[in-house]
Amino acid sequence: MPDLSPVHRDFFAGGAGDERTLRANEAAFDRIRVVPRVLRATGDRDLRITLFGTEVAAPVLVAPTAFHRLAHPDGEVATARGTAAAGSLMVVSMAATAPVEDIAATDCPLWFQLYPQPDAAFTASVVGRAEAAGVRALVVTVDSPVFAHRPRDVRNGFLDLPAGMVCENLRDGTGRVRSIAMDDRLGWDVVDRLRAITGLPIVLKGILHPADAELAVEHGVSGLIVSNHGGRQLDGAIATIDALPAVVKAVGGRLPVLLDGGVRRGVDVLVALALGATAVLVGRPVVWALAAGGAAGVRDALDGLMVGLDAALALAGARTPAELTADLVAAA
Ligand SMILES: Cc1cc2nc3c(=O)[nH]c(=O)nc-3n(C[C@H](O)[C@H](O)[C@H](O)COP(=O)(O)O)c2cc1C
Ligand SMILES: CC(C)CC(=O)C(=O)O
Repeated sequence: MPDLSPVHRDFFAGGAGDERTLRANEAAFDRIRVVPRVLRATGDRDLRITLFGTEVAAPVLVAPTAFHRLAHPDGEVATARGTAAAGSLMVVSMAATAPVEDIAATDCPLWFQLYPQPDAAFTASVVGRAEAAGVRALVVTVDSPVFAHRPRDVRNGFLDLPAGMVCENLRDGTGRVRSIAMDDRLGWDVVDRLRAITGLPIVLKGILHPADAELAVEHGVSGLIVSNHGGRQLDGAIATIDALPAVVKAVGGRLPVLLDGGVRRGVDVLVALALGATAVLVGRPVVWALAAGGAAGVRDALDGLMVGLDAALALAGARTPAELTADLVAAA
């Protein structure tokens, strides 16, 4: 992979603690098998879905990941170009290394990921800027009241971005770049405060417990992402595909439930959808594709997942994501 230093590769690849949750996300998919249906005339397959009014080519979206310019000189702008070429949607990380306006100029449909900051006025200015750039939803990450211990980064002494690279969307009124603060005083009232400052759909990212899914519905959010931050926050947290069924049950169809973590092939998408997810997001595979091939790499990686999903649908006897039901999966 061109120019990807071992330190930065470790930042992208690594997780918290002993990386048990990081490994568990993929391992849990490997413990689930498909029980396919046959002779169902699946010739008219259609992978498209619509989320908050935006149609995507398939239920495979780009998860928010930080610092894309560490992977490729064109950073998030290249990621957005590749995502748009694949007909998908990108969640821009609050820790993006390109201005949200430049990313939006690619015409890729965008959502914006937010860590609500202790400085409410600054949070509002970041949200307002993203909204003005044209993002279509706000993804609020709720699994990070503190920043977890990540042994690889500590061992490598990875603390700062290289000179000339900053979190471009954290500039304040004076042009100074703020650093992201994790806030362990955040409570459910943050949803109400965000609701008051934006009309965008609010999606909570990092839900694992069904009781929190119920609270999220009560607080009027528009969607949920079942996520453990790709194993980068609470090491020991449940694998996302194992957490999904209880969250889906608690939500009871009132909101779309998305999932990320360990999705690596088309059949993983099929399994998540069969267990009730509306769509999945992919994190590291997009970063690797960006590093290896820029925008074209990202397009190819997403295309590959979509082609794999299409084949898996046909082989499991389904024509659309909506036809995937829990009877199609079983424990390995
Ligand atoms: C390098 C890296 C950076 C990430 N940065 C963010 C971030 O800025 N905000 C956020 O909410 N999640 C972040 N995440 C978590 C992802 O959004 C997502 O939950 C996770 O990567 C999904 O797992 P996967 O990598 O196995 O697909 C990051 C993940 C990685 C790997
Ligand atoms: C810069 C960090 C806050 C980004 C993040 O969420 C992560 O690395 O997992």
